[in-house]
Amino acid sequence: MNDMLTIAMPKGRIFEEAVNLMREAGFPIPDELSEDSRKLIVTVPEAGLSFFLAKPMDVPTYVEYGTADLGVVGKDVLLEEERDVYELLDLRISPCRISVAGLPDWQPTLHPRVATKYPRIADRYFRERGQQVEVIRLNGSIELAPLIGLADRIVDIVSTGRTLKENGLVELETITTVTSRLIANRSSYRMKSERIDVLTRSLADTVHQGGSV
Ligand SMILES: Nc1ncnc2c1ncn2[C@@H]1O[C@H](COP(=O)(O)OP(=O)(O)OP(=O)(O)O)[C@@H](O)[C@H]1O
Ligand SMILES: O=P(O)(O)OC[C@H]1O[C@H](OP(=O)(O)OP(=O)(O)O)[C@H](O)[C@@H]1O
Repeated sequence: MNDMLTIAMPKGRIFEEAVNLMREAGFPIPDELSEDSRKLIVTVPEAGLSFFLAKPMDVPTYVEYGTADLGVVGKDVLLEEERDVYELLDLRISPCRISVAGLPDWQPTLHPRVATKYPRIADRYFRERGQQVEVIRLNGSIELAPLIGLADRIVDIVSTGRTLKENGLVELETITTVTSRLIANRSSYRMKSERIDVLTRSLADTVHQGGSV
């Protein structure tokens, strides 16, 4: 089918909320598209839709390169990856924030070290404030870094605040709030604009009716 639309879905935390919201908006998502399954691509030929499962950080890459027409991804990933894609809609799901945190008794040093999974966001944030920091990229358990002396500060996702609290860390500044977004490939958006507009509008209506929140 020529006007098959391919949608990149993020595995993990966002997946279920995104699927629920999209189903509510009328997307025919089969049960086969599930995190319990090992199947990565699920196609619904009669609806002209194909879905695939990707790591959240990779969703904008698939969309920029046109291997997916649409994608669902956190704003944190969009800010970090800086991919050339259109952001069509705030889906208002999976809310959290990106914050600077650290030990409460930390004394400022000349070139503090900042550990994070989001090196670009951290770098930009401190540069805009004229603060010289050394950013150290980690892949997870970021809260460990100040506890064991790897870094003075962290830049990480905060949701309930439980991880910070249980590790004796305090949230110092919020860099930005985060929700998941619907994104589109630039040329798909031109070539398949009618279908994409219809899908985006039905999702927008569901979001504004408070769907899945
Ligand atoms: N408490 C939270 N921690 C991390 N991400 C959250 C949280 N709450 C919502 N999110 C959203 O979920 C996305 C991350 O999902 P998830 O943790 O499943 O993926 P991941 O970062 O690739 O995880 P991992 O590397 O542990 O597999 C983020 O991009 C963010 O938009
Ligand atoms: O404020 P909270 O509700 O505690 O959530 C925030 C925590 O959740 C995420 O970690 P995740 O569980 O993805 O593990 P990771 O550290 O291995 O990335 C994030 O990096 C924080 O550590």
